[in-house]
Amino acid sequence: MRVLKFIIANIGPYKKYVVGIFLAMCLITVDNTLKPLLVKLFIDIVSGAEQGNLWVVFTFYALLQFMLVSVWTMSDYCITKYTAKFRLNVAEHFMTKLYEYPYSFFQNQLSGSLTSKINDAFQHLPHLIFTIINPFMYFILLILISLGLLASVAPIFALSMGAWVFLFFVITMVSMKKSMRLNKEYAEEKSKIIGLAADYLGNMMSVKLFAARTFEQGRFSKLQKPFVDIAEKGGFYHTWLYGFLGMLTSLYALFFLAALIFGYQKGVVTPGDFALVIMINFNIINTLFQLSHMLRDFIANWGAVDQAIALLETSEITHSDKTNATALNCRQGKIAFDQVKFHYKGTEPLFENKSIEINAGQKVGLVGYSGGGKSTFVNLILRLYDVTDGAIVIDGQDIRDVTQDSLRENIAMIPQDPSLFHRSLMENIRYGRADSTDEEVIEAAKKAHAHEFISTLPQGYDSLVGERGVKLSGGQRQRIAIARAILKNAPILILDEATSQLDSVTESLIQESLWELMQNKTTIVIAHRLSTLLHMDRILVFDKGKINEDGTHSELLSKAGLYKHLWDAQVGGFLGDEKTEEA
Ligand SMILES: Nc1ncnc2c1ncn2[C@@H]1O[C@H](COP(=O)(O)OP(=O)(O)OP(=O)(O)O)[C@@H](O)[C@H]1O
Repeated sequence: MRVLKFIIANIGPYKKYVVGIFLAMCLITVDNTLKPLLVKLFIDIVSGAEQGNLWVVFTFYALLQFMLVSVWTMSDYCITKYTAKFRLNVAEHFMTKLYEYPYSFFQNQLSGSLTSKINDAFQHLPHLIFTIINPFMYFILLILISLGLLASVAPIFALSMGAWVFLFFVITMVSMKKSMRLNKEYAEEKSKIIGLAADYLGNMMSVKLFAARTFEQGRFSKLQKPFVDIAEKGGFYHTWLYGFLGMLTSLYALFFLAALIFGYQKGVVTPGDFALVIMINFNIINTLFQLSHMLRDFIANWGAVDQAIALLETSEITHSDKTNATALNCRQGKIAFDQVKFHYKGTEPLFENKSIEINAGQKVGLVGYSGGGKSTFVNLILRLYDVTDGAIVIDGQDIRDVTQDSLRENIAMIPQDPSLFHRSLMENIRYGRADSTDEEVIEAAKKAHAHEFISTLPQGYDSLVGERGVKLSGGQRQRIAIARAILKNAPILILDEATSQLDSVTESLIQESLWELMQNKTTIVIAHRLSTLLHMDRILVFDKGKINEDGTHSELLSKAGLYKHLWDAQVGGFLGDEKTEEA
């Protein structure tokens, strides 16, 4: 039922076209059912069974013919008018709705599989509406008018056709439930295959590096069996169903023909009646057969659309904005964790009763072993995940009480491995602030030392960067992300290994711009290269979700704890004397 609900909720602006198609269909049906009546009149007049003027009948026939052409044109016009716009509406609806989903939802889904589902809705929904209006409505009207016409010849004809259509309808309805289930399963398996293909293509570099084609083929083969099984199960089910219905239809047609011959021999059926009943019967049988096959497509489309729309009803939404959420008023940028507990779904607790304050304008470095919880700490501030208990408060406002858009508008984040859109560099940088001018974008790029490499590209700022920015080096992508953050100029700044992929010379050049950017901002810097944190006001040392040490660089060195241990390892391992002296 959710498919119908979705259609009703979204068809609003296109109602007039749908009504247009519906009216056209009614007229086409009237035309198709009245023509056999005119043919009967022709035959009865020609054979002398009835008196009448052939030209009067001809005029009616001609009128019907012109009406038919006009309404087909009207129907085509309405279909063209609504299909593309409705499709866009559907895609937009999905994109808007999915934006509200938590970040964890996208971590658990293959983007290819999601795209496949959206594509199903995009492709099939207009067809679905068309099928409901066109063949189904056509069939209902056809049956009603035909029953009336048959009753005018002999009530028994109308009765037997009514009984047969009823039987056909019952069998179809009974089989539909199973059919829908099979088609839903088929659509689900199909989306897994497309998801896998997208994952494979998206990771082509790893596949090649590990010469893993055979391994990937193995994974693909594992999905083949369930896919083929369900496809065959559905296919054979319909084959038997249509075979059975075909047999019933043939019996019915033969019964009618025999009854007509019998009536004609008895003199109760005129030649015109004979033609009328045969034409109506052919009409109904043809339509029913087309309909039963269309029903199969209809059910397949329905299944695909249903599982796409199921996406919109997933129960995973755990942190959409509260109805009374206000915009974050970030006056100073003070961040406080108040008794925060957090664990990822199905994993051990990472943070337990974490309470910590980061004052407005403070520059805080986060260090610690890999997996210690540094990224999780900033992801919680960004509300990519909700805390399990406790609260995160920015300038006195619980971040669950403010809109997520306003929260993230006040935070500029430079991630470790920024992913870019397959759009021009200009557009990618402008993502930091949509209303910035070209000059402002270029200015930000200069500060991020991205301008140097951008100006050497043949198309400069108009160059496209490939999917997720694959045509740029890691360091170049980082510089674009830094330019975005410079442009955004938000009161809270988070750098997650923001310069880890840059060479030392470029890094030291950028440090100046970053330092400038950090002024008067609350800044959190995650870094494994501890030398980048020397000038932080404070350093938090993470170990298995706990903050074990908290202090300035020199305070922590004097403690001889984990920080000192990390520093010594790094100074001994990677840094030269120069850095040690600097420390
Ligand atoms: N989406 C997730 N689902 C489940 N567990 C996760 C998820 N993201 C991270 N974790 C786990 O949470 C723990 C902390 O990870 P986190 O990324 O915060 O560490 P980190 O200190 O930033 O590590 P690194 O320095 O390597 O970036 C790790 O054990 C990690 O496996």
